[in-house]
Amino acid sequence: MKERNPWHTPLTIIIAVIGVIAIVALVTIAVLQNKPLIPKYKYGIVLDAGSSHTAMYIYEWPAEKDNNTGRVEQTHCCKVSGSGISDYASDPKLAGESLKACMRDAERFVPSERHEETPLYLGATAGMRLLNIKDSAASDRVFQAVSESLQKSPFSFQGARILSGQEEGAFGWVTVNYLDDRLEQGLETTGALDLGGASTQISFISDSFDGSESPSNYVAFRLYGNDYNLYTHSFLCYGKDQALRMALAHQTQSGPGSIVDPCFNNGYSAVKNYSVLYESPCVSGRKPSSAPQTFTHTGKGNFYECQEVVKSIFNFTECKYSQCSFNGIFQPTLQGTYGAFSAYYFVMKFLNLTDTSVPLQSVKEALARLCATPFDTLKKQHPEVKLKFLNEYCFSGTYIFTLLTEGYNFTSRTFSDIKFIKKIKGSDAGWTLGYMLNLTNMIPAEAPDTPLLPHAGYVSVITVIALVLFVLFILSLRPLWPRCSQKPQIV
Ligand SMILES: O=c1ccn([C@@H]2O[C@H](COP(=O)(O)OP(=O)(O)O)[C@@H](O)[C@H]2O)c(=O)[nH]1
Repeated sequence: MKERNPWHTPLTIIIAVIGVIAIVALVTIAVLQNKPLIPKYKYGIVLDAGSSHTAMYIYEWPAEKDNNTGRVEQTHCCKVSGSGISDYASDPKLAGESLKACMRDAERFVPSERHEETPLYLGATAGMRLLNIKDSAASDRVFQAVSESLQKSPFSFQGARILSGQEEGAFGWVTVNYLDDRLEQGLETTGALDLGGASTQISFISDSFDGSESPSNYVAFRLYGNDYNLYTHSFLCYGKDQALRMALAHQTQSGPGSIVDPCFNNGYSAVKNYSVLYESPCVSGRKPSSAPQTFTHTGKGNFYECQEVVKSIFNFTECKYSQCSFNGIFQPTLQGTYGAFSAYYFVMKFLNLTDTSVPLQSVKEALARLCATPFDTLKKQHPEVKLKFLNEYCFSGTYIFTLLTEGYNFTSRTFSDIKFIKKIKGSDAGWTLGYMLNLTNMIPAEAPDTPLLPHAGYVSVITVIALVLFVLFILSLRPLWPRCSQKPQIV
């Protein structure tokens, strides 16, 4: 007689088959759902048309995030060769031409299916602000030329314009704090110090500032549900190239045929043209009435004397507010930490002075040593550094030191609150990212609702719950289970 296996009842077979199908289905769904989505990104392009050069930045962020709330990162930077667009006033077409190589670069870095929807912005800063003051028709022609050139690109060109000093300062502050994740998390913010060629910006939050004392320095933000009262000021002409012009103008007031400059190393010598030096609106009003065509500019390399020259370009006496930085501009008490970028970084990196934990006295001594180094020795020590930068490091270092300490009032105690930075998490510090985040509404005013669980967590919880339900279902069929104690049936 054959023994009948008690498990071989139709019901148990049906339950087993359903169970296996359910488990397979659950595992398949979990695996498929949990597969990382094919990376799909959106892009934005910003051209920073600075006084000394133009740079193009490409940003990307995950496309699948709602309301573009994904993290934005810089994926590529292209330095436009040649000078800043303001230098093309006499031949504006060349300004447009100069952008073409970087735009071709952008076509390779942004996937072609995204070209049409990718916004492209050009923002010009202090170089164009100065050209606009000097010759607004020439400035319009430059914008016309760069706009025509950018319209020919496959991207969605959103316009070229001059940023106000206030925008430049505020967007630099947004960039630094966005990249540091301080805005989304509502953390204490960091101030932003930006040194360009033609202007310099200082932006920070001070508890003592609500905008009432100097409304023109006030920018209000509501970001991720937090309110910020930002103090910001842009000093036109106090970028390092225009500051150098002002220092030279101070030394050539009487129209001499030669000057011996403490801000240039001993052994440096160049013949400079009076009309070129005085063509900038930062100094044009001070052109000596009688002067030869050229003057010989030689160096004597003395930091302490250089500091006196540099101080002469600041006005520290006039102030109609409770407190000022310089030139009668209101500045609240410094607060918190600061990121100092652009030319601050280039100069302090060269001088090996990015470590701000060293006492201010040591910074002074390092600058004094650099200025006292004969120019020939300096060239031998740094054969890789371009001469146009090497010439000026004694001046630039002294200028930065004086601007920070005498201008903004950083002291031996607060100097260590400054961090000289180029990039934060792979993206350059500067106004461009903040500008794009603002124009694309990528920073919400209110904190977005966060889902209870991340996607993977959600899938895992659903799978576990389904398995538990299945086991409970099987257990609920217990009365129908074959009994082990039962004697095998004889068929
Ligand atoms: O390797 C470098 C690259 C740039 N710079 C200087 O950094 C400043 C950058 O100025 P930008 O063109 O951005 O000027 P803005 O329009 O912001 O005044 C200029 O003085 C440049 O000469 C420098 O010292 N080292």
